[in-house]
Amino acid sequence: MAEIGIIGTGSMGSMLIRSFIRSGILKPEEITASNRSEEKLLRLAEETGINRAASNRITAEKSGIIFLCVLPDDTEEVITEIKDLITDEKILVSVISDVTTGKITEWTGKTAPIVRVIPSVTSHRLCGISVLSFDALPDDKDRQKIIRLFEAISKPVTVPEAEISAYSDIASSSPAFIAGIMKEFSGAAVRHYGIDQNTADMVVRETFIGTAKLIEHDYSTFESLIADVATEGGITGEGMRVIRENAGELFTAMLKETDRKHKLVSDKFR
Ligand SMILES: NC(=O)C1=CN([C@@H]2O[C@H](COP(=O)(O)OP(=O)(O)OC[C@H]3O[C@@H](n4cnc5c(N)ncnc54)[C@H](OP(=O)(O)O)[C@@H]3O)[C@@H](O)[C@H]2O)C=CC1
Ligand SMILES: O=C(O)[C@@H]1CCC=N1
Repeated sequence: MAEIGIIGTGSMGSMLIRSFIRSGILKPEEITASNRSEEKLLRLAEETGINRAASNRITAEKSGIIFLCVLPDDTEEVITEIKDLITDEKILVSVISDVTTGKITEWTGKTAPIVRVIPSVTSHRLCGISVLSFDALPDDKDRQKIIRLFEAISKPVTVPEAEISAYSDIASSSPAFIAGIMKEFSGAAVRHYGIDQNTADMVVRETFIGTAKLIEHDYSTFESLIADVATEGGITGEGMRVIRENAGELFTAMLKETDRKHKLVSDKFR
């Protein structure tokens, strides 16, 4: 495996570093990272044992696979800084939302091998989904290298670049949405029944964890789990009716808003 470079050690960059090391797919000495603010990188390097680079150029020079883990607005500056170091032998992996490979190619000024990946915080636990798009990485060996990395920390799903935003919502934004649903569910129980908030939060949390385990191990469809809980003529069915009547609309409204934001960001970099 080529040396890995990480540019930007915020939430995603640091998650990838910790998870690659925890999974055993990479050793700390195989990773070099740089970040705008020194302090954050210093702490991460001390914690993980990775190589700390004094500049993005050093990271790019040392690495065969270069991960771009900065915000969309900082991307052009980073690419401009390193573009002469990007060769056909290196793979650029962008985890940046809504900046297309077309735009990255324009900024690099050459058709370098580029992969887009939307990782997820669930990879902290070496699970969940990483969404990969190989539209700008034709070489199968290169694709396999990237898939191996993400198989170590998640279940990789490959999609066309045109669909990456849709999958980003249901894979990568999803842990926040699910935590948001848990919070609202618990809050509604507290308001309606007047029960204790901390106890309600604990009950909802443990039940989500249990449900995730059931779905992982015992039930192949959502419907079969619902059928086992919703006793005929019982209580759960009444709640399920309300979910069926309202949740579709709620999630459609939510996805309209995320889609609007994806378009807003990608239009900025068209
Ligand atoms: N958070 C998530 O769950 C996901 C995020 N993404 C994408 O990942 C990208 C990063 O997001 P996230 O990690 O959450 O953001 P963060 O703000 O946590 O991290 C961004 C990092 O980039 C660093 N940075 C900014 N400019 C430069 C530069 N010129 N050179 C080197 N480092 C620089 C920042 O440094 P400093 O310490 O100075 O701020 C910061 O550490 C985004 O484009 C986002 O769309 C994709 C999927 C999931
Ligand atoms: O909220 C964001 O913009 C990023 C993309 C997916 C998850 N977090």
